[in-house]
Amino acid sequence: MTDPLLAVRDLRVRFDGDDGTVRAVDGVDFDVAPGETVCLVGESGSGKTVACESITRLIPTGSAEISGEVRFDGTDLTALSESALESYRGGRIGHVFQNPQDALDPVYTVGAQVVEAIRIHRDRSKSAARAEAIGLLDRVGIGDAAARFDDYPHQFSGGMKQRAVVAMALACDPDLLIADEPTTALDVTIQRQVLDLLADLQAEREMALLFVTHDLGVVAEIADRVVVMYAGNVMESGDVYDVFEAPAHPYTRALLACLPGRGERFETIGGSMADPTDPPDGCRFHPRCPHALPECEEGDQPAFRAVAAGDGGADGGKSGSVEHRASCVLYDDAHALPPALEVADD
Ligand SMILES: Nc1ncnc2c1ncn2[C@@H]1O[C@H](COP(=O)(O)OP(=O)(O)OP(=O)(O)O)[C@@H](O)[C@H]1O
Ligand code: NI
Repeated sequence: MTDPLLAVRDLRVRFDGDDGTVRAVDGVDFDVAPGETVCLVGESGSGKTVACESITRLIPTGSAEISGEVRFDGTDLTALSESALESYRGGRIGHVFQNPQDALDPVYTVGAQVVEAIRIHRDRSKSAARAEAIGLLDRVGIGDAAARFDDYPHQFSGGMKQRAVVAMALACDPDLLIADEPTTALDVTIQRQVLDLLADLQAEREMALLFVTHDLGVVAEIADRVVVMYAGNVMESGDVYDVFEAPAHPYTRALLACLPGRGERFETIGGSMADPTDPPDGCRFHPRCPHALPECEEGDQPAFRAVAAGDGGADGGKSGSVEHRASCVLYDDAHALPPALEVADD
C-alpha cells in the first residue's frame, strides 16, 4: 500500500490524577494514508480525543506523559521540540474541535482570525491574506464573505462559527485535518451541512481526514477506514466495508447492534466503560463481553490478529490494501471458532 501519511505506534498517554494514573490511551496503533478518511469510534471515554490531541501534542505535557511514535510524513512528531511542532500544528496538520466557541477568540473579528491563521505559517502580505481569507470563508459557505469578514464571532450562528473554524484549519492547506466530533455541538440540521462540507473539502483538496465520532451512521457514510477504540485500546480496525459487513471484535459487534436499523433490536451495550485508572487485565472489554473465555481475563490486551479473509470482504479487491485486524483471542490460531459468531439477533 502507499506509505501512510500518519503512522501511530504504541501511543500511550497517561495523566497523573488524585485517584491514580489515568491510562487514557494505552498502546494505540493506526495509520492514515494520504487523502484517506479514517474514523475513530468508540464509546465516551475510550480515548479518542486524547489520542487525536497527542498527535500534535495539544495536550499540555506538564499534565500528561506521552510515549510511542507518531510518524507524520516520515518525521516522528513525538521527538520534535515544541517550536518545531508548532510548524505542523495549524500548518500541515489542521484541527477542528467539537466546540467552535473554544477555537475563536471573541475579541477579534472572524476575518482577522482567518488572516492570522494564514500568516502564522505563510509569508503573505496583509492584503493578499485578506483576499485569501475571504476566499476561504466563501468556500466554507459563509454567504457574502467579504461583508461578514469584519464580524465578531458572536455575530455568527453556531454553524457559521464552525464553518469559520474549518476555514482557519484549511488556511495552510493541510495534508491532514483532524476533526474531533466537529458537529456534535451544532443543531441537527446544521450538523448535516457541516459534515457535507468536510466531506467535500476532503475530496476536493485530497486531504487526509482523521474524524472522531461516536455516530456509526456518519462513519458508514464518510470513512474509508475505521478504527474502533475501547478503554484506550484499539479493538479492531479495517476497511469500513469489511468492519461493518463482518465486525470481528465482540465490542464492534455490540456497538453496531446499537445502530438503529441493524438487526432486530436497538440495544445498548451492557455494563460500563472500564475504569481508566484501573483497567481490567486481559482484554479490556472482557467484563462486558458475551464471549469471554477464561484466557481473556489474563495478561495484556490480546495482540492484533488478521481477521480471516473472505469473512465478508465480499468485494475481494476493493479493500485489499487495508488489513482487517482485531485484538481478540477468538482470532488467535488456537481458536478456530467461526468468525461469524453472532452477538446480535440479526
Ligand atoms: N486532562 C486529563 N486529565 C485526566 N484524565 C483525562 C484528561 N483528559 C482526558 N482524561 C481521561 O482520559 C480518558 C479518555 O478521554 P477522551 O476524552 O479521550 O475520551 P473520548 O473517547 O474522546 O470520549 P468522548 O466520546 O466523550 O469525547 C477518560 O477517562 C478521560 O476522563
Ligand atoms: Ni472526545
